[in-house]
Amino acid sequence: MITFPNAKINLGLNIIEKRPDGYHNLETIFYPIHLQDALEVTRRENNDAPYTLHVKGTAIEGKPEDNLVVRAYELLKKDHDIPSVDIHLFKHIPTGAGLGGGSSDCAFMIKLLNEKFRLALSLEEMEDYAARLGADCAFFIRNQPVFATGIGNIFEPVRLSLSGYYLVLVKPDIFVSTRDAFAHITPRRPEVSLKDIICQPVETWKDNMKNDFEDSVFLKYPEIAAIKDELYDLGAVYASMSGSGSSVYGIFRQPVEHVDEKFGGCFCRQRELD
Ligand SMILES: C[C@@](CO)(OP(=O)(O)O)[C@H](O)COP(=O)(O)OP(=O)(O)OC[C@H]1O[C@@H](n2ccc(N)nc2=O)[C@H](O)[C@@H]1O
Ligand SMILES: Nc1ncnc2c1ncn2[C@@H]1O[C@H](COP(=O)(O)OP(=O)(O)O)[C@@H](O)[C@H]1O
Repeated sequence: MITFPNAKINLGLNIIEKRPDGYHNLETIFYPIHLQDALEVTRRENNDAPYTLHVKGTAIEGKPEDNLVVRAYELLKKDHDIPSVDIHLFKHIPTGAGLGGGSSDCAFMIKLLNEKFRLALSLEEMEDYAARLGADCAFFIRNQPVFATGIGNIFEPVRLSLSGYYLVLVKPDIFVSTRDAFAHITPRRPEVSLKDIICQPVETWKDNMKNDFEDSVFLKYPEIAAIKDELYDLGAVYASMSGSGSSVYGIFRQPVEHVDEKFGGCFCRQRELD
């Protein structure tokens, strides 16, 4: 069975307060986009190992047992009768990009195992499993635009469609660790909640909606800030870093021509939005 875990972008991101457990309460909009990995699971013929993992495409750091698809498999296997499997993962979504690629792989692995091995898990049960593996993993179970609060794990569906707009996504060759990005933030409560800002026309977002990671990440990596400026120069209605970076996106009314040439050396993709 094969599935296609997709990425997300963050529309705004307010980091509100540090919690006693070291995590941060935040608010953000998670919005799914059409940039996908491919994840295939087949039943293993030979029972010499519980699983094998084969990764192609963008390299992922870490041992196979640290990979979120393997962690999802191990987590479900504790509670359910799941046979040995061969896992094939083709990575298109850049890592350390703020695009949630690892989290999406994790959630899609849970959905795939549920379907393939008829585990009969409800959406809520799958969300519970996903949330145990990463703050934003559970979002990818339903995979619908949401207003996220808590540590990025409490979701409220939002009626928001960017259908008809185009997304230009640029990822420089810089890895920003989510943990490090949080370490440089002074949390603050926003005057106006994102939930209200997002209801206003997209043209107003530029002046009202912010990603709180940008100030510290842009200070350390001015080349990421330069990409955002360039996206506005190209006519973006709204541009922002996604999550803790390092990817930056622009939302456009029209397709941008020759976009690859404009961001030479960077991963760069253009997609229609839903
Ligand atoms: C903050 C967001 C916003 O989209 O960043 P991106 O990952 O997208 O860049 C996500 O919610 C991230 O979710 P996820 O990447 O699953 O986070 P985790 O693996 O659970 O956490 C990585 C590290 O970030 C810090 N962390 C994470 C989430 C949070 N609300 N507060 C935190 O302080 C913790 O130090 C944690 O050890
Ligand atoms: N299947 C996976 N795909 C990508 N990264 C993974 C995966 N499993 C574990 N990771 C680890 O998760 C970390 C963050 O990856 P990712 O979710 O892609 O980035 P981000 O949190 O910036 O969106 C990386 O350090 C990577 O080593």
